[in-house]
Amino acid sequence: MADTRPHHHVLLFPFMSKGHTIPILHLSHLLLRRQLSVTVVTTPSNLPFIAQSLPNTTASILQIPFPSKLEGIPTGTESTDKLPSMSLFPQFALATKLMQPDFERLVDNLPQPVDFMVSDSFLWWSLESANKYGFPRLVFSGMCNYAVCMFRTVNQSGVLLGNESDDELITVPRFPWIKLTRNDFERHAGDSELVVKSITASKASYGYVINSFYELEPVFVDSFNNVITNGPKAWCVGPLCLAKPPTPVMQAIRQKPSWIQWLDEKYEQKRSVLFVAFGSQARVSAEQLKEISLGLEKSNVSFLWVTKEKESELGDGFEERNRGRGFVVREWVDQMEILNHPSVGGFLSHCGWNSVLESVSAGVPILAWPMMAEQHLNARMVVEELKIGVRVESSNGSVRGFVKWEGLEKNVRELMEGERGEEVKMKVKEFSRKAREAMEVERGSSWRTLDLLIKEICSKET
Ligand SMILES: O=c1ccn([C@@H]2O[C@H](COP(=O)(O)OP(=O)(O)O[C@H]3O[C@H](CO)[C@@H](O)[C@H](O)[C@H]3O)[C@@H](O)[C@H]2O)c(=O)[nH]1
Repeated sequence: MADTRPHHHVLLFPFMSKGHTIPILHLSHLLLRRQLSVTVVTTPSNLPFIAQSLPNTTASILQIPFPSKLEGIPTGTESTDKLPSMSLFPQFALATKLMQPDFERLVDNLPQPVDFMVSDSFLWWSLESANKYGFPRLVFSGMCNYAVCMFRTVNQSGVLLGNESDDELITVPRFPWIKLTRNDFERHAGDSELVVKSITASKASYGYVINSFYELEPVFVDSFNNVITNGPKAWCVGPLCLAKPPTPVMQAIRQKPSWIQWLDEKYEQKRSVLFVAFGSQARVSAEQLKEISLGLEKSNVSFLWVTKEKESELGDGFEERNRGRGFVVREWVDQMEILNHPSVGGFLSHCGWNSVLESVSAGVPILAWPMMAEQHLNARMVVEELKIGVRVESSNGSVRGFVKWEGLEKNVRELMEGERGEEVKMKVKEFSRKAREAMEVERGSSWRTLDLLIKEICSKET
């Protein structure tokens, strides 16, 4: 067991985006179980979500204001899922630098000294504060080892800087069995300042806390830790979604949400349900939404679709025509609860890393439809490396191409009813078992890695 003297104090500073905050909140449960004191720093609008996710714990949640009067960003927008357009993401993340004086005042006034901090890679400037106050900073980027290795290798080798087309497959040096295209990488000119700042600060930090487990991607964990000599180490402590404490009794006997009742009905009818959700920030064009509705409708498969879009965006009469077979939810759901429901047999996902890990943990195969950020790499990992999913095919063959309903219908059937679907289902069940083993108290690889990390970092003189 780690040295868990009660005075050890961890500062957690998640980025203001659900996909980045949720895993850090799960991490806080693991730290609290080891008797460490935990302080989470956030902004006023994000505080209720965090407080709700950490009920009945001793974690302190402290707030500092989010910068106001930012160009292009509506006042009161403190989370990336509320941004009017994802093109404002770099601006939003860069503006967090303005929080530094308030952050440092907060650190000045903490009742207990900080032993170490875990802060998001997009809060690059928090390293400067950590150095000033003399505590180590660990980075949380939310990405898997595979994606980090691909970014590093492709950047260092310049392999995608040639004359090839955006969709030409190029062999990745060091990993000759992997082929990627330029379209597997996001290209936003405005991103570069943020990316450079984040990477530079990450490389100068104590280490990386990675939401993954060794047995899922051993080659890439080893590569992460060996390729850059003396670079900060990757500590795999996940899947963090399995760190959630047991549901309190009062909540367990709560009225089930309508979509869980519907899934119960499907279970009784022995219908396998496709869960459809694209995370907290992906935006799907109006034209593409219509093809999704049509593809789902024609596939004849039962589906549960979580979306923010109005009925008119999905196609008039869509919900009425599919009543009984399909269910559309427009609220925040407990995605883990859905994925773990016995009637769910597949997940049409944008491959945000949390969604991938949640699906792996629940043993649900994935129909991969990446949309932005590092999701194209995650999709390649899911389909080509882990073989736990099938890829949605676009009409022009490009990984960023438009998907027509005919292709989607075919892929949905392939996953839910086809031979390939059976194969990937067996494989994901294997990884699900390994994921649970990795998180086993005192014995699992991720559990022991976190113990080692705490022991190492808390015994160091800074
Ligand atoms: O109604 C909802 C909607 C979402 N979630 C949860 O929200 C998280 C969403 O995370 P993810 O699946 O990773 O998607 P994004 O929100 O899109 O995540 C961003 O952050 C990830 C982690 O860095 C990246 O992998 C993605 O590319 C990036 O878009 C997951 O834990 C979901 O379970 C819910 O619980 N209920």
